Amino acid sequence: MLDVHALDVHYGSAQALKGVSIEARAGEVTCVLGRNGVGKTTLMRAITGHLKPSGGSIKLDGADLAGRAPYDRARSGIGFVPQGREVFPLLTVEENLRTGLAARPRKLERKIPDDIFALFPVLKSMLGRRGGDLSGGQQQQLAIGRALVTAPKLLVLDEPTEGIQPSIIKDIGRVIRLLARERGLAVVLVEQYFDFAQELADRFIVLDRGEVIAAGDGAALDDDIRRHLTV
Ligand SMILES: Nc1ncnc2c1ncn2[C@@H]1O[C@H](COP(=O)(O)OP(=O)(O)OP(=O)(O)O)[C@@H](O)[C@H]1O
Repeated sequence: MLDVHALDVHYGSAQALKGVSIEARAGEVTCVLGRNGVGKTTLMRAITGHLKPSGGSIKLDGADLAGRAPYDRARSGIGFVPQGREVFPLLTVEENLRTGLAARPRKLERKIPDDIFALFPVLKSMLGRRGGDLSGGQQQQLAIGRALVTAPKLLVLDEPTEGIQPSIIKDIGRVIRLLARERGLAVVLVEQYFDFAQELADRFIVLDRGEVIAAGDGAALDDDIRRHLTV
């Protein structure tokens, strides 16, 4: 599904990613782990088209995404839940969800699909509330719901558990698992919360100073890696 190969990204003369490769397969959760500032968000923003790489390639189902704008990538099936959620605070929940409609494939109805409310019932009861009046956890659910409105085949989530209370983290974990296992989405999940990643990961990579320093199956996410992330 997603194939990132030997990706380099620079901010001016500083190199934030050095030859990073990662694959994400349909029906699987691929976790990107690493401490603060190692390049996780940079990698996500390169995949979604918000940052231009200086080398390497990003392919979705074999098609090279080079030069394609974020909206075009959204149209091609990349759903993005950015770090910090980026919910529109003055728009209502419904209006926030509707912003995803423009990127929905043409063959699908231009309507917020009901299954989003089955995944996140709280959104249904808050349709008329402003995004900015929701709790952090509710905003995170809204951000995921908004990405799902675009009917993605690849869902990219950047630290969805950041600053969220445990009961909502559980709900979000359940939804991520369901999206991968039952709906066959490829999920790329950036996480600093090790236990959450360990529970969900089919595969993982660990970044350090812009490079992949470990990669493997979810089963290989062990205490050595946990220690590496915390020290
Ligand atoms: N817009 C920018 N201009 C210059 N340097 C940047 C910019 N954004 C990030 N960086 C630098 O690039 C490196 C990687 O940052 P990035 O945000 O990708 O890390 P991260 O792993 O996502 O961190 P966090 O967990 O804190 O979100 C850091 O050294 C950061 O200071």
